[in-house]
Amino acid sequence: MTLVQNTDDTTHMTATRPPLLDVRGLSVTLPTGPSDSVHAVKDVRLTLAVGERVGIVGESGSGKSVTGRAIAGLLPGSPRVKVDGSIRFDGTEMIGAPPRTWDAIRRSRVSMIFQDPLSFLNPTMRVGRQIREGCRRIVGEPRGGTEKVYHYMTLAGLNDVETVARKYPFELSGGMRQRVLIAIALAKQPEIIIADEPTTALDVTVQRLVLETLDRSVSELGTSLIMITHDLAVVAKLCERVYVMYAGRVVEHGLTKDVFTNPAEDYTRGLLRSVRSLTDDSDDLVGLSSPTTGRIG
Ligand SMILES: Nc1ncnc2c1ncn2[C@@H]1O[C@H](COP(=O)(O)OP(=O)(O)OP(=O)(O)O)[C@@H](O)[C@H]1O
Repeated sequence: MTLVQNTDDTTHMTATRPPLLDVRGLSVTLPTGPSDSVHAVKDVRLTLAVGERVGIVGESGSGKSVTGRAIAGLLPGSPRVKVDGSIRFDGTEMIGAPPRTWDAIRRSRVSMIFQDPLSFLNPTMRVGRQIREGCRRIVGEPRGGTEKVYHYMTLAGLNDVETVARKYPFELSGGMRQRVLIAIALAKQPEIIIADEPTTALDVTVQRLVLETLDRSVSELGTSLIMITHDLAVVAKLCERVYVMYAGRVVEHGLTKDVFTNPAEDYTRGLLRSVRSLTDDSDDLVGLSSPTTGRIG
């Protein structure tokens, strides 16, 4: 297999508008033992325009999550974690930026939604308060009034918001906890949401509902989305462009419909074949109706 990195990643951008996020030559090495490390991400190039949705797909261990966490500044804080290359938000270089610059980005510009809401939510705090604390500070406005909290809960597809806001995370179902996480992510009014396997832990029907909610809410707010997933059908449904990762590298990227209908790389063809062997009839992934039938890895 040839590992091809397309260096001209500008086809989706207009000449006048630079990307909101511009990642170049991203490389991440993580310690795996006292004297061992793994080069998890290698020379990754990725861009995201305002309001755009891109998917990152690839088999387990290909570097999808580490790429997402690097972009969100959420890699483990150890001097043995090495991040090189360039991550620019709106032109501001983040690699090597001081912690307060990263804090500002995470507070109001980038939200991350994880697979396991329980590891993110505070078990001892009612969910309404957690959403209120996530609300973006806007000068001259109260931080997170009750109405605002209910607004984001509703946007995230939660019903009976007054009751749910008073619950603790353990009192909610997995699907509701994931919606609370989406509400917290939206409450920051971020420019970018990075969703890392946001529905993997949920059952099939709830997966679909949560994905529809995410789809609708980011559309309503004009938020850009990076969807990290094993599930090619989710990307086919939600994302205009897709990056395919293998062994830490982007091996192929482009418009989702082009990559999925006419892949340039053997690796991508293999991924698509593995999905088709799981689905009965489809040789047209873009046409898959269920977002839960295209898993790989
Ligand atoms: N905190 C960590 N410390 C050490 N190594 C890590 C850490 N997180 C990930 N890795 C390693 O980095 C590589 C890329 O992992 P990553 O989680 O990004 O893969 P992935 O494509 O997201 O896989 P999955 O789909 O299974 O989540 C793997 O070799 C993994 O074992």
